[in-house]
Amino acid sequence: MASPKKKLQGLVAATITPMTENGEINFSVIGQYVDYLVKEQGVKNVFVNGTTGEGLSLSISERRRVAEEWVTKGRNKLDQVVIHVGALSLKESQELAQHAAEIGADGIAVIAPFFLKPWNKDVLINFLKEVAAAAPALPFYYYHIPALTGIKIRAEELLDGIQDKIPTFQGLKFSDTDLLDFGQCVDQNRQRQFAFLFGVDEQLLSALVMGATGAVGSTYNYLGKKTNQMLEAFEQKDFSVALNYQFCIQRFINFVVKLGFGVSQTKAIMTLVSGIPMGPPRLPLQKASREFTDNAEAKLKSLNFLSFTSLKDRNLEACS
Ligand SMILES: CC(=O)N[C@H](C=O)[C@@H](O)[C@H](O)[C@H](O)CO
Ligand SMILES: CC(=O)C(=O)O
Repeated sequence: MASPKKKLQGLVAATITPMTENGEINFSVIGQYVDYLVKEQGVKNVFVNGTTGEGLSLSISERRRVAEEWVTKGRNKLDQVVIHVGALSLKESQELAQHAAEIGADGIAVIAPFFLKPWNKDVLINFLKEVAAAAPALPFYYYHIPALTGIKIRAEELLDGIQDKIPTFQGLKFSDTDLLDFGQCVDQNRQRQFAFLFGVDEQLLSALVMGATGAVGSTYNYLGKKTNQMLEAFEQKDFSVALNYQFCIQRFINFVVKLGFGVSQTKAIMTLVSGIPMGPPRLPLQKASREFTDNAEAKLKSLNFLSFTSLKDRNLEACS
């Protein structure tokens, strides 16, 4: 049974893996990155080696070293460090799960294997169970991201009876726009203390209404502070204020989505906003274009999302 840890809640930044111009991992900036998240964004939980972290594009030894660096640098600063240990090979996934336990991570998460695929719920549960069993003391989260894995098994169906199979199951990271599925995950598991973490940042407010207990996402790296303001307004039942924050965040995401938005672009935006060099992504991703970066910078300024934007640069679009 997982130790009765503090529940994972609030914002969780899906970490970027910083790289040097020649494609190696830039471990040297992770300490600074931790401080930036905590001090500038008010974000105290991280999700390492996931989609944003290009986890599936790293070697196993790189994944181990990245996990170690976040756990070490996050000690006494971060509340929780969750490591994504999903892989196509069960053995690799188990190795990473065991490693996460050894280094003192706070939880592990796993996506569905997406090349040779589990075709039904029971097979997927069996795979997840074998991974979870390699770290029997760590909270286990299922990472549902059907658009990227191609595994369309509904989360609601997967959660039905999951604790009988996976005693360490502690929650779900739900990266999909199907709020029927998400709402039913919450509704059918009200008696259990699961974490329901939403993963579509531009729609978080709707998920909060459905009972999300937290959120994992790429934009909390640089819009954490804004999103925390939205969470506070929601807690205070100040819904129109919360909606204003969500719209404000949407204006930015909508703008970049139209330019083509993915992990490469997240790296470029984070470099701009934090000043910490995140570097290029690794193939098969390609570096964001100069044009993207310039446009994103102008938008960040006009929305007043860059902390060093001077008052005279502010315009009507800016969010308070
Ligand atoms: C596909 C993907 O990377 N989703 C991220 C997390 O799950 C989100 O944080 C998005 O990046 C974000 O919602 C912007 O679309
Ligand atoms: C967004 C997210 O959770 C990930 O990058 O894995």
